[in-house]
Amino acid sequence: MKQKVIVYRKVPKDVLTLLNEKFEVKYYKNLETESYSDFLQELHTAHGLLGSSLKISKELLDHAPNLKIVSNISVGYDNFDLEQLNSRGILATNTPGVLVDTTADTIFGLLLATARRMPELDLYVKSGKWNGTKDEDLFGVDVHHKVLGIIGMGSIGKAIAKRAHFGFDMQILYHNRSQNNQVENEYNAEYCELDELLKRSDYVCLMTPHTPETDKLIGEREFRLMKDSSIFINGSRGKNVDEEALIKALQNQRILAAGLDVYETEPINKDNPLLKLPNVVTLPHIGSATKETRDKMARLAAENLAAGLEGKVPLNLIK
Ligand SMILES: NC(=O)C1=CN([C@@H]2O[C@H](COP(=O)(O)OP(=O)(O)OC[C@H]3O[C@@H](n4cnc5c(N)ncnc54)[C@H](OP(=O)(O)O)[C@@H]3O)[C@@H](O)[C@H]2O)C=CC1
Ligand SMILES: O=CC(=O)O
Repeated sequence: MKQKVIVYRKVPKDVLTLLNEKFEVKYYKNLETESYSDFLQELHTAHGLLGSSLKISKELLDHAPNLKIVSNISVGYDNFDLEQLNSRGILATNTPGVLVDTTADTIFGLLLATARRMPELDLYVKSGKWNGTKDEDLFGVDVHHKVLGIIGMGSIGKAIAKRAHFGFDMQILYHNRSQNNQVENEYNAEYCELDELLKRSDYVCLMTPHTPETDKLIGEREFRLMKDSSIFINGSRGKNVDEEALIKALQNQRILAAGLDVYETEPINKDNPLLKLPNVVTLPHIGSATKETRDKMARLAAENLAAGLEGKVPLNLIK
């Protein structure tokens, strides 16, 4: 008998075909709009789970006594309760690598858009306010030759550093728990303790995973250390930042502006003050979202899942 797999996010047709050849597949294109109780019912007999964002908690796993593998279509896996998965012998996988350049493009684009106030200017033109005079109130700040501090110089951090160093002649500072000789040699990056990075950077870009250690890593104290001319970019996870402190720092001009792809709560609440601030550029957690990259991620996630169910070691097993 075929093993049963639940796919709870929309995936390309060829990925579904691949899975259908090997497994019995229950497909929910969008769990948010479909029956969650039906999903929980199906979970009882499922061996594999493929999707993204869903919180894989103790409560959910209690509905899944036969589960062998959970395959995330994302690199971040802060939605997994790893302790619970480990204690039940359930494998967990993610999709690193294939999304690096696309995400770096988005985050560097967000940095440029924030520095040069592009969404605001787009609205200015489209709303007919452009009357031919050059208005100093619309000036942005330079990106080239400035100091970029990257917190979390991993795969995506490095790809951002590459763009900044070769494309924009930026000086790169970085902070990790460990030093990285490759970025120091290739992009002339300088390792800094967090506080020093915050004090010296014109742009602070956060790219760490969300873990107990990075929870609210950037809060009131950290915003106080930053220059009042600095721009804060968060492409990682909203929970890595104390959002109340960020709002205050922006409202009080403690920092100049922020570009955000991620938020404490997603989707962001409609009355979140961040949405009212002119010095904030927002994106809807869209870092890896091009058709090409999302297809690659879904394919890789399906391959990880298939490997796990066929008794092989998945390429992207989370240890
Ligand atoms: N906005 C979006 O759409 C996307 C967001 N992401 C987010 O970006 C994150 C990073 O992805 P990726 O670059 O592939 O991951 P990597 O694992 O390659 O890099 C993470 C980096 O963070 C550093 N890090 C981890 N913990 C800490 C800490 N406590 N303090 C300082 N640095 C730390 C690590 O270095 P060290 O171990 O030396 O500390 C490492 O260099 C993902 O986990 C995800 O949350 C990813 C893809 C898309
Ligand atoms: O946020 C996206 C991811 O892949 O992680």
